[in-house]
Amino acid sequence: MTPAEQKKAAAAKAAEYVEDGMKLGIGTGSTSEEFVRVLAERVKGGLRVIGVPTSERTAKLCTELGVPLTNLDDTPHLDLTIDGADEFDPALRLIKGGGGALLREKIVAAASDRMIVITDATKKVAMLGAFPLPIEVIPFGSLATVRRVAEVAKAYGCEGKIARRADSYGEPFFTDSNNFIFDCSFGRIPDPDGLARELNLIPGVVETGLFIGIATLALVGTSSGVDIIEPK
Ligand SMILES: O=C[C@H](O)[C@H](O)[C@H](O)COP(=O)(O)O
Repeated sequence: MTPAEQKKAAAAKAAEYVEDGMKLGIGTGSTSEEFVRVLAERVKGGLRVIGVPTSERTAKLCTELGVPLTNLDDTPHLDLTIDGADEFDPALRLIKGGGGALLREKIVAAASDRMIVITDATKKVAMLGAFPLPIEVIPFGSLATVRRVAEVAKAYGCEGKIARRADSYGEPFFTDSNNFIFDCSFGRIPDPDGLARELNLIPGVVETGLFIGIATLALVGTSSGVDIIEPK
């Protein structure tokens, strides 16, 4: 299977974990969009679920396809979140935020009893960090914040280019919460737990794309099927 087919296969498998009456967190990105398509078919067939989308983009697709939506104010406790990832390691620690949705994704996953990650096989790594780590930062004083990010990262063995994300016109990219994203090309992150903890203490850092201890299962499309991976 190609990576695109692997994403579809993982998304289809994830739909098997959805039960009637569930309150769902619904992720962002190309793999999550495949999941929304499968979920919408099941909803057409009579499945009753309600979802909290993790981005405006996902909300739009769910609305177009007829997946009923709510929000965390009305539904603060969810049964299950299904979302993609940019990288995962054997402990199911993740890098997320390639699509800029990391903040809402983490809030929604944290409000859920379980989080199932759906990916293609290319996302599996022995050590996180080949994918640039997205960090969401308040625009006010962002360069001062990022200077501190670089210092903290260095103390955790991480160095590399840190670049403010731009949109396709070269203008600053703004998240759904109107913040900047800085992508940190560290190459390797030897201590993701420590780095995540310390980065979150920096004033101006809203959230990082490191998801630690959140994912409970990964469904990974491979060349021959879907691997079911539990955290080691
Ligand atoms: O902000 C975006 C999300 O974290 C996505 O879940 C992540 O980037 C994976 O996206 P895709 O499924 O398109 O590879």
